[in-house]
Amino acid sequence: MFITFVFQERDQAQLGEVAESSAKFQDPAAEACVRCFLYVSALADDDYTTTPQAGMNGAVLDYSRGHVLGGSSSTNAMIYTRGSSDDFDRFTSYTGDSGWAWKNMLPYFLKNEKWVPPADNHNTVGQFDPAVHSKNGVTSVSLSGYPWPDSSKRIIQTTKDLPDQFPFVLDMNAGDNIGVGWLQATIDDGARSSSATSYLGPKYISRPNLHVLLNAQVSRVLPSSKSSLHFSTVEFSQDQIKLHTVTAAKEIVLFAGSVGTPHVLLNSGIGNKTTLEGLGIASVLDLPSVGQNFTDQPVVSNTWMVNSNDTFESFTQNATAFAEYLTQWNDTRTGPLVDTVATHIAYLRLDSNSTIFEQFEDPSAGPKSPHLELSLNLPVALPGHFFRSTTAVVSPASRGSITLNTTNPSPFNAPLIDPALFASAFDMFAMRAAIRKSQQLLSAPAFTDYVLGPVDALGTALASDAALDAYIRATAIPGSHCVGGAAMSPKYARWGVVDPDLRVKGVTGLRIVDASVMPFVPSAHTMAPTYAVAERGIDMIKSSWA
Ligand SMILES: Cc1cc2nc3c(=O)[nH]c(=O)nc-3n(C[C@H](O)[C@H](O)[C@H](O)COP(=O)(O)OP(=O)(O)OC[C@H]3O[C@@H](n4cnc5c(N)ncnc54)[C@H](O)[C@@H]3O)c2cc1C
Repeated sequence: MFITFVFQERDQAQLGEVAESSAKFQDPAAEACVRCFLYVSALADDDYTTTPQAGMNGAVLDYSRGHVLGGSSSTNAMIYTRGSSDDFDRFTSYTGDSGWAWKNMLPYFLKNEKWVPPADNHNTVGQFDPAVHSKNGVTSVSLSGYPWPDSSKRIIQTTKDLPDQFPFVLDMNAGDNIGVGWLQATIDDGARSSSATSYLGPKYISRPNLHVLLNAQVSRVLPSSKSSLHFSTVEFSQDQIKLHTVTAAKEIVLFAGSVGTPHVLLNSGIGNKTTLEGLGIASVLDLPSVGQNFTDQPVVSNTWMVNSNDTFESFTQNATAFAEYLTQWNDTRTGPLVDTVATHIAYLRLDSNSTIFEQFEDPSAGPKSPHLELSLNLPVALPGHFFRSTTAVVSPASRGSITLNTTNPSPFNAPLIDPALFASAFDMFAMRAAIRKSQQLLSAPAFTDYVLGPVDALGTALASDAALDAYIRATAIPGSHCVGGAAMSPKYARWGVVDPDLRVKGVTGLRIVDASVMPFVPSAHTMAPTYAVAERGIDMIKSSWA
């Protein structure tokens, strides 16, 4: 979602919203989850690319962000992970605000979540911990409704055969996510649950005090006068030519996401004074941290050929089977299209004796925070049958930036997005370990006679560290789990972008409530942490104006 501005009218708090929707997203089958992610999401994406990535042989990579009502929650892979208690406790030790600690954030996760049965209504005992979930929120969360029995049973068996390497975790959303567990996803009755279907769903969208403006791009936020540091006006355009303004009686809340929020701030003259003035932008507030500390999780897809027909490729590579499954999905909301693209996740830590810790301080938040993630059982766009493990460095040490386009810093030009993938050698070490862990998992007894061997480049890459590095540099992509470009810091700290109450430092009338405020990326996919940040942000806004 784009920008929200809160204002007061006849003693009633009004929430207005400037948002955008893409007509391209109106595919009749877009709600079928797997299909939606595989085929439709790209159509509703911003056309962003990264700057040349030094850690990736100079490659310029696609950088995915949802450009549609609901933002990236409408285009993402729907994987529901909260992160570890250490991740949120670190927010507290970093900012000095105990409200960000896990025990105080858990109620916000629960306020957001509506736990629902999986599409196939199977018995879920032993697949999650009901004690850490809520049925009363707005974002639906469920377990897999089509859990690919052949590979799933082998994954779970491996947690029994090799518990030291791959311990079973009953629920990776209980605060300690280390281990291998069943994937939870924002899916309800086989269809995506996003912020567009939940917070902007039928129950709320017709509220008289909520206005959603489609196809509108915010260019700047403006102070109430030239000499003022009180922000009250949002400038936007629906055709990138004619500018409009709206004025907030109370405060502006910016939630344009980890790329959009720093971009709007910089366009507004909030950022590094010297750099902005060098681009011809009048500095309103010298806040050098804007756009810095941008953090993402690098991802590599690793594929093994398998001896089974019970895989995603049974329909992703077969148009007839796909059409049949789509009819099944339309008629009964059952079959493989009810799910997202993985069935399990392994969250693992590097060995504490690992040599890398002689050179690098551990970038993870603590012993309950993994360094590595293996998303297991993803589809592959090749003829044949495969097992894919998508590996990610979930506690990366690299830091990148969002800056303005130096040749033409127009608000309507994309910013320079630099996730700085593998800028730190720690991340390369961790990615190597994650890929080797995947190979170890697939060499477990439960996979005997199932795995035929790694596909193409992976086979040779596994032979040496140097070959693996080359494979990683040639194939990694940004994980789209970016945070940090408008990071929180302690109140009164001169660094950082927002105070722990999410108000922009040094000004009044402007708050940020999105993923960009997180100072560290949680060891997780970032949607659930963003929902929890937003729920706390809502409480902060309400209590400010009560
Ligand atoms: C392809 C992809 C897959 C992902 N998969 C997962 C997953 O499976 N699980 C998970 O937990 N997380 C996933 N994520 C990450 C997750 O979706 C994000 O962390 C989360 O959506 C962040 O929320 P946000 O509100 O900060 O930003 P966003 O959801 O990106 O929303 C920002 C919105 O603001 C709009 N905007 C930007 N600039 C402007 C402007 N100037 N004016 C008006 N509007 C503007 C954007 O178009 C967008 O609609 C994925 C992300 C992507 C892109």
